[in-house]
Amino acid sequence: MRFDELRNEQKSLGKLIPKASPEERAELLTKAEQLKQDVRAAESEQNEADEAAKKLLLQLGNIVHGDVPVGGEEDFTVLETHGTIRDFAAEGFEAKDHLELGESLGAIDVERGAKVSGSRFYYLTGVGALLELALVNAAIAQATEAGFIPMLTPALVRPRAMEGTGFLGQAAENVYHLEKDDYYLVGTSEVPLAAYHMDEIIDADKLPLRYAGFSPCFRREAGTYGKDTRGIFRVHQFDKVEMFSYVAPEDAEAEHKRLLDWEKQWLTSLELPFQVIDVATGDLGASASRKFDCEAWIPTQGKYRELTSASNCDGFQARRLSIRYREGKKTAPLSTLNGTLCAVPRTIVAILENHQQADGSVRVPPVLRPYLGGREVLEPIAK
Ligand SMILES: Nc1ncnc2c1ncn2[C@@H]1O[C@H](COP(=O)(O)OP(=O)(O)OP(=O)(O)O)[C@@H](O)[C@H]1O
Ligand SMILES: N[C@@H](CO)C(=O)O
Repeated sequence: MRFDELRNEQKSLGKLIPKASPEERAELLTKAEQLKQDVRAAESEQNEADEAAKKLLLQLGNIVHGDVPVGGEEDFTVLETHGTIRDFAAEGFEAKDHLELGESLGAIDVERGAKVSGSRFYYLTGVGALLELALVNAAIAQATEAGFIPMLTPALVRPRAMEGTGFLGQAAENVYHLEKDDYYLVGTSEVPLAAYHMDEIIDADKLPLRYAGFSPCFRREAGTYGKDTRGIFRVHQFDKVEMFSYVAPEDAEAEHKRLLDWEKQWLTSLELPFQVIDVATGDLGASASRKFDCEAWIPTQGKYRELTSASNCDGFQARRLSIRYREGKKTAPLSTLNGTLCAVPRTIVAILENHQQADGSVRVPPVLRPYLGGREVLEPIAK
């Protein structure tokens, strides 16, 4: 404000000087010199205030949707349940956990993961590696069939991409930072997919834009000490197929439901029993206004555990990353949404445990068979 006023004064004075008499001119020139300094000072004050305001805005979380249940992690609402939970006792055997199964199939090696990289690291070996590739191919096939553009994304990003997507506020402690180069390792390809259109204006008739990203994901898992320490349920590095949509704001809620539907289609095709929850306010993170999680039944834990998560971020990420859409003469921030399609390790956990058979083998759900050379069963290997 003060800068604009001074600048206007400076311009008017500039016009007076050529017309002034020689006596007046000296006085006007002194005044102009003073004004020049005042304008400079006001400009730098204004820039500092702009920067401070931007920093404050970056600390604010998204506005929560009015229907979200209020409370902490445990205060979610169950919206739906799907599939049938197996009764192993009635079938006459005790369910083994995913690690025991994975080791006897020659599919998972956590001991050598720990030897090489520390706790929460693992190797997928033999049929375990093939199972990941089958899952990724089947997930990408479903997504491309639904019209998503498949994308292989960078896993290292600059700070702006991380900050713009909302991962450097309260979530920062969960993020790996390569200080020497000022790169961040992404915890999800949501980050490079959101930043893909950074600083762009997209024509309204190009929307919705839908991308299916595949990338490694890195998570420090700060604050989870002692939680899910067995096997590959909670690890520091995993691969994930992620859905990401750019839509007009009025289409965001419908797109959120569509992302959830695609996740349900995926889990149903894997023949996993699961429930859908409406995540409570305290567990939404910075960027989501509403979040639906799908939780699959894990037999040896006797509970449903999160496998996928679909978030509506409304204009939160678009504003921070400066992504707008153009309709006629108007431009405005669009809405972004993201949803897990297949986070590999937990999906493997759920498949091994839910499809295990009395002899220690694991039935392959039909959707994966074409990607496993037609294999119908994974058999334990001889020691
Ligand atoms: N450390 C991890 N190890 C393996 N898979 C993970 C891990 N963190 C997240 N995932 C998978 O990625 C999906 C999307 O990640 P999201 O950020 O929603 O998980 P999250 O809410 O942090 O999970 P949790 O609450 O269990 O820590 C999860 O549903 C899960 O399947
Ligand atoms: N990008 C979301 C959904 O996968 C997440 O990582 O939680």
